[in-house]
Amino acid sequence: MCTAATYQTKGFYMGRTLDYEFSYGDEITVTPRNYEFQFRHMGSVSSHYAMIGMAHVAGDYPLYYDAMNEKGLGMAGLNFVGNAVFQEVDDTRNNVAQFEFIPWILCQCATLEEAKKLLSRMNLVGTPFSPQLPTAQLHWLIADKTGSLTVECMADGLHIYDNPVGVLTNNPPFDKQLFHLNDFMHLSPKQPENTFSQDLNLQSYSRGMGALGLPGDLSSASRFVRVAFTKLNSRSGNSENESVSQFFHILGSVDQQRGCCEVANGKYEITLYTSCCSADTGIYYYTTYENHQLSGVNMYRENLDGDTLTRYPLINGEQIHMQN
Ligand SMILES: C[C@H](CCC(=O)NCCS(=O)(=O)O)[C@H]1CC[C@H]2[C@@H]3[C@H](O)C[C@@H]4C[C@H](O)CC[C@]4(C)[C@H]3C[C@H](O)[C@]12C
Repeated sequence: MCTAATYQTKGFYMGRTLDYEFSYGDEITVTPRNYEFQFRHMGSVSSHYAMIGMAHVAGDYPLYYDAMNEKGLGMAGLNFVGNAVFQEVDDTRNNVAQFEFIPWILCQCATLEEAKKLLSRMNLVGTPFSPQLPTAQLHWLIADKTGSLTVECMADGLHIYDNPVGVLTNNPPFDKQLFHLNDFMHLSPKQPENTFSQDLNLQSYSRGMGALGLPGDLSSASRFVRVAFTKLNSRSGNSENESVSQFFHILGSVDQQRGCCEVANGKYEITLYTSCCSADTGIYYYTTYENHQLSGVNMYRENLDGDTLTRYPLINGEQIHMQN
């Protein structure tokens, strides 16, 4: 399971949890403006917006899981297993392979509006990266400070939904996730009033009872509701540090601990990393399962006019700040 979310204070932030039972070998990867992207069906683009994000780099190619470009447009890919069906190559449209979807959008679009235009001409195809790295079944969140979109390619075609929540998890399809929120419209951060019956003397005996019924399990449908409630009721200061700190608390509401989600005998899905990218500062902040301290990579400290990738391996292992 995975969860992606946006957060708006004075700045714009976007990030995700990546939950899985193993790592593909992830690195924070900066792609500078002159790195040549060779698209499988669309030729090459050698001058474009720079981007930073989490990627598995295979043969010098950044296979991004989530990233943000220098204009503050972000994208994240999350599992959509059993529902993702990619399109056939169609010579009348822009054919983009699933593994190059993030660079395709982020290298050309400065805004969500521009992304919408590019999406209207796009065909998302299942061309695999390599026999060792076959096509992943994903759906995507695309966002900037003006809003969010969900992109889902299914047996009945490409769906592009406005996403008023700014949150994405996994199955079921996004329209069902959004509809499911109707079931929780009574939840509130305020203490509840007794509307059950005037004949009974019912009372709030604990703080937090306004959100009784918020699902607590790790299923993607429950995480969608939980992170939506947490995000939409979040309050924080406007500074970068206050916003980033709050963002990690929002995604902390769907953190996955080893042992609670068994995916095979003795194998457990865990939150391998949690990320938050800041549109204003170009910093990609992250924690890993083994390292709760925030680490960061600032894209503007790299030569963004270069043509080679810069890669930072994840810092793992707890960094404990001893005070005595
Ligand atoms: C496994 C990751 C998604 C995690 C997730 O959503 N878990 C939920 C589990 S469940 O459904 O709810 O069961 C996805 C997100 C991005 C994916 C990677 C990116 O798409 C980039 C390439 C794409 C290649 O086709 C396959 C390797 C790969 C390197 C992908 C491996 C894997 O599928 C990743 C890492």
